Amino acid sequence: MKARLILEDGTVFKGKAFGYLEESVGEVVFNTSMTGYGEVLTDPSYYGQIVTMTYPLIGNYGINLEDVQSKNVCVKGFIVREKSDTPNNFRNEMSLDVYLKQNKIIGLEGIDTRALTKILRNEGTMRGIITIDENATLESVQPKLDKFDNTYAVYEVSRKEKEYYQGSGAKVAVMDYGVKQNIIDNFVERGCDVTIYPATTTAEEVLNDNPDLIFLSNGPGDPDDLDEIVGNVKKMIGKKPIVGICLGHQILARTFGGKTGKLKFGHRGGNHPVKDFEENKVFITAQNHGYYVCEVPECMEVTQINLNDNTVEGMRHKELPIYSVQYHPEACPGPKDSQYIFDKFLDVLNNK
Ligand SMILES: NC(=O)CC[C@H](N)C(=O)O
Repeated sequence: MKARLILEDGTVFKGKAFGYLEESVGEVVFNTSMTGYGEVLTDPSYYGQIVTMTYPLIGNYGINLEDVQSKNVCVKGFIVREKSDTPNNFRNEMSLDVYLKQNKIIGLEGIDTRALTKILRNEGTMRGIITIDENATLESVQPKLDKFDNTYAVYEVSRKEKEYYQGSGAKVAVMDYGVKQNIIDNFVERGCDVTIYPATTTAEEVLNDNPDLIFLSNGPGDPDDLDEIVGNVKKMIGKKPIVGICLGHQILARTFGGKTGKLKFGHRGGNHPVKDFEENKVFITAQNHGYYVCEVPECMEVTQINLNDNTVEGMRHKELPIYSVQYHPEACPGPKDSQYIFDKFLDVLNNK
């Protein structure tokens, strides 16, 4: 079936729909990973976004449910140059098309994803709609684009109930703002006793459980929308060691009076070079963020930067056991080079 992507700048890309045939609005972003589309689709940080993959052939090894990063497909739409209809891999459970149908998410194929990416890179990410209405124009869809609002994304993707993974090691409280499964797995693999808390859980409730370490997770949306969560984290400061990834890192910056801003087109892919000053090494990292810490609080020092654009990628508190990274050490998709960060998280407990 014919379908089109209409961007808010008026550009129209005509292609073919796949997956679930219902129109969808979101912020259109691009990801440069060559593989790992199953992980991208299920990363809750993409909630509210229509993702286009820059790699031209997607779906060739099918979908394997062991790879998923959350229970649901989180993207609002998925755009590829060419989708594979004949996935071939011993781990393949179903095709991309069937997976999107099951999860009620529309796909668009057969458009010039390179041209689309150049528009997003030059003009910045913007809202868009994938629609099967052949008469749709920017004018006719404008009210739908205007209505799009991702303010409550964190609360929509967060677990509604606590979840527990027993372990014999450090007691880790994971604040679920949209946590990826491989983050949980990394703590569990290190023997941690993990409790995952819904985003609405109060600081008092978490502190009452007396964890050894509080982890602030990744998640969707604008960190500036999260005053309530920032207020909650403020109450945890000085009481327990705290570490964070991505949105968690941004929340920490705001907690200490720093500022976050929006990147023009974000960092999404599996090939971002990051320099870790503490290790004096460069690591190739997986990234997925549209916002960044533009003003580092005075009490924190910058431990890592992105070598593409020099933005902040890691911070450590000058006195308290508090440490965070902007990128994704758990990878999925992406290189696993920086999984040592999870060891650094646990080192925080020993004040290293
Ligand atoms: N992966 C994340 O946690 C993303 C954080 C935030 N939503 C951003 O886009 O910057």
